[in-house]
Amino acid sequence: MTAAISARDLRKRYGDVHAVDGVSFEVRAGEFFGLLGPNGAGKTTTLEMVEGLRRPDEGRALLLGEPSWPRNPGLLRRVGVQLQASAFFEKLTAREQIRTFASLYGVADERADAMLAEVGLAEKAGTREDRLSGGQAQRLSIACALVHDPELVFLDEPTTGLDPQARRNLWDLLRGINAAGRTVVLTTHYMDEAEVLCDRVAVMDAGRILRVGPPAELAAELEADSLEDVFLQLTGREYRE
Ligand SMILES: Nc1ncnc2c1ncn2[C@@H]1O[C@H](COP(=O)(O)OP(=O)(O)OP(=O)(O)O)[C@@H](O)[C@H]1O
Repeated sequence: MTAAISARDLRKRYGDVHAVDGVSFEVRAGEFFGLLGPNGAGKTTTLEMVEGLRRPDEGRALLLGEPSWPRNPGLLRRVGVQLQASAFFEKLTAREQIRTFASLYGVADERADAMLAEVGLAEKAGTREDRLSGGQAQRLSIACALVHDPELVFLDEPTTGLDPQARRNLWDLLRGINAAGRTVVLTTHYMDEAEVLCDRVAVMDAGRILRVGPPAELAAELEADSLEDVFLQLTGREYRE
């Protein structure tokens, strides 16, 4: 079976900073995969190269079996990228936002409205984006990333800034997305979240992947109590928020 993602020796420098310094990993089709690391570890740059949004200095990535660079418009339909809530169109309602995203892919309004309902926002359809709660805004941005029914979805810190209850509600939504057969690639600063959601995680620091594996296996290997502990052992420091 073709890997959903196959990254080989990706490198990207900004001046003297080796943002990504030889990163290789695979994500299997249908997998829930987490990319973990502190601020500045190189997660976003890695994923942007994998997504075909940024050109690697060296190395290459296959996305759903096809090279992601040079940009490949055919892949766009098969992949969903969650944008930060700040990337919404200004002053549009939730319904108008998702219908706008849908129209970019030639997806019908009905499907957009159904997607809004699927993430529990039917009652907020007429609410402007700047009047949604943090959790509702995250749900809307996830719905927008899923509106064209992609096989693979990238979620960038989808629960940052949410209260514990809202985070847990969102976990159920993320599990459902994966259970529906989609490959999910998640970046998060929350170790507990990665532990409960991800089949496998890659721990990144300073532009490199330090370890990849299922959270429980990494913990067992390092005789650690939790993923938080794994991180501490691998990097020699507490996980920074
Ligand atoms: N466009 C850019 N120009 C210059 N330096 C950059 C640029 N983008 C990222 N960097 C630097 O590259 C390194 C990796 O950044 P990156 O955003 O990939 O990390 P990250 O793990 O996603 O961090 P965060 O968790 O804060 O989002 C950092 O040192 C960052 O300052």
